[in-house]
Amino acid sequence: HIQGTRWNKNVITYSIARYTRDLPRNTVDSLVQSAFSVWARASSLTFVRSRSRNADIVVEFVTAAHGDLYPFDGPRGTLAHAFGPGLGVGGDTHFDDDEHWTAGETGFNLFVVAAHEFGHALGLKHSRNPKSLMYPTYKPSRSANLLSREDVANINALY
Ligand SMILES: COc1ccc(S(=O)(=O)[C@H](CC(=O)O)C(F)F)cc1
Ligand SMILES: [Zn+2]
Ligand SMILES: [Zn+2]
Repeated sequence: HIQGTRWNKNVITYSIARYTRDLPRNTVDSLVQSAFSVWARASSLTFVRSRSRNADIVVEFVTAAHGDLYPFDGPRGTLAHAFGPGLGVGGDTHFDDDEHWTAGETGFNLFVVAAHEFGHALGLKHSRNPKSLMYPTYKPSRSANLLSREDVANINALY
């Protein structure tokens, strides 16, 4: 992915351009907002929702080939991806809508996956610590405090 190192501002805008039919829109809105607030609480970053596709981070649910070089793969496998910080596609976060997105323990939990992806959208790489949110494999049962000490240290080393 096009990896910038970091955003050069502390107020980062996001918009939700396309939704999944797995969940009500306002549920998607609140899970996305909660996933951003995980990072906001651990850092000096602020996330502001905008209605424009010119937001820094454009969030959308898409399937298969969807206009970038990283087509999704149907159910399971890749769940989502995010571009690192930068102009244009930088920061944009795509969720594979061939997955079953949920707010609970079944399917794939949108809050957990989004929080991980937004880590990438902020410039974080994967962690080798299984306790970290930035560990590369999905685990449904995560406690409320999603971030490990390592995640908090890494976001604060960057911003
Ligand atoms: C905990 O959050 C995630 C774990 C694993 C994934 S993933 O299996 O889609 C991963 C993509 C990623 O690490 O962002 C894989 F390489 F495709 C996404 C979110
Ligand atoms: Zn994509
Ligand atoms: Zn990842």
